[in-house]
Amino acid sequence: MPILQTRDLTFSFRKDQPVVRQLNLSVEPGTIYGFLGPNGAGKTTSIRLILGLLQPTDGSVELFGEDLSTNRTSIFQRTGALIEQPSLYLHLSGRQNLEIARRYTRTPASRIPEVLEMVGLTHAAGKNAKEYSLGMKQRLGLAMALLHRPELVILDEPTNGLDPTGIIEMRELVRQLSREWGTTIFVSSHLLSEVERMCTHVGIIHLGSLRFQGSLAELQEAQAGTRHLHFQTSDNQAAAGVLHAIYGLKYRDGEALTVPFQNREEVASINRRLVEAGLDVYELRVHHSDLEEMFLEMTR
Ligand SMILES: Nc1ncnc2c1ncn2[C@@H]1O[C@H](COP(=O)(O)OP(=O)(O)OP(=O)(O)O)[C@@H](O)[C@H]1O
Repeated sequence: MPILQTRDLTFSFRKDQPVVRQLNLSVEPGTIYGFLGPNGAGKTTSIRLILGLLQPTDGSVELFGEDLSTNRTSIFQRTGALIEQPSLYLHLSGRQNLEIARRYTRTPASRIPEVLEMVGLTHAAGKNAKEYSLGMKQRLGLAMALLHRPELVILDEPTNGLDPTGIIEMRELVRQLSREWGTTIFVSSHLLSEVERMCTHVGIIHLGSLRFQGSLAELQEAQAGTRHLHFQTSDNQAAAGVLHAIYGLKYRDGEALTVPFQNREEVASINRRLVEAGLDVYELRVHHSDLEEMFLEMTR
């Protein structure tokens, strides 16, 4: 049973202009689910709906098999979230911030060293939060969200604004949390490369609609068909003729030649055909489709 499931989840700020459209997200326990989409795709709005901070215009949200509209309290006892900047008392230490959060979540004091250890802040626990880097503040925010040992953690673009070290630390932390505590993680991002490095599953949202959902391997399979090879030869017209039968390639004056391909063996085979036809190959360039292009491929 999915730990998080949305059913035709729809939301409009303005009448008849949905920014989340019939979203059917399905997140299995134990996975790291990357919720991927460009800025403005509707990720934050979807997360706010999942956390009950906005009311759906239509559709529903189920967490742990229970409907969010009727079981909020029991659901949120099992869920942790980090959205936007964590609210911290900057003049208090990391440990004191956790102590305050611990009191209102009524978790035992023994959890504080555990969460500090998990987020790698044990050494800095006594320092005031104002001395923390952005990455450390972000990790302290996550530590607060972990105090009640949630089974599901929802993170909205946790690496936004972090420097490269901070990004790597946050990514490692997400993986460690999944590995060591078995926490299910739902994390949004606008970077395909980040999701590829961090997640086991992915849902791609564009203009409020889900365009793809599946495992990382399934995403890579879907992507394979959108990979292209660009090349330049001593005679592009002749090269197009050589590859026409296999790829239906047409020569257009002044345009680079481009063919879709599946794997590197195919790249080698294309090169061989061109050379055997007596052509000089000046350039062979693999063009990995970036997120925008992949969206286009998926929406066509
Ligand atoms: N309070 C609001 N009132 C009206 N429109 C809004 C409001 N908040 C967001 N939107 C619009 O809803 C759409 C989705 O925004 P959302 O913030 O969910 O996207 P996002 O994928 O999280 O992008 P980002 O990473 O930039 O926050 C955008 O077109 C945005 O302009």
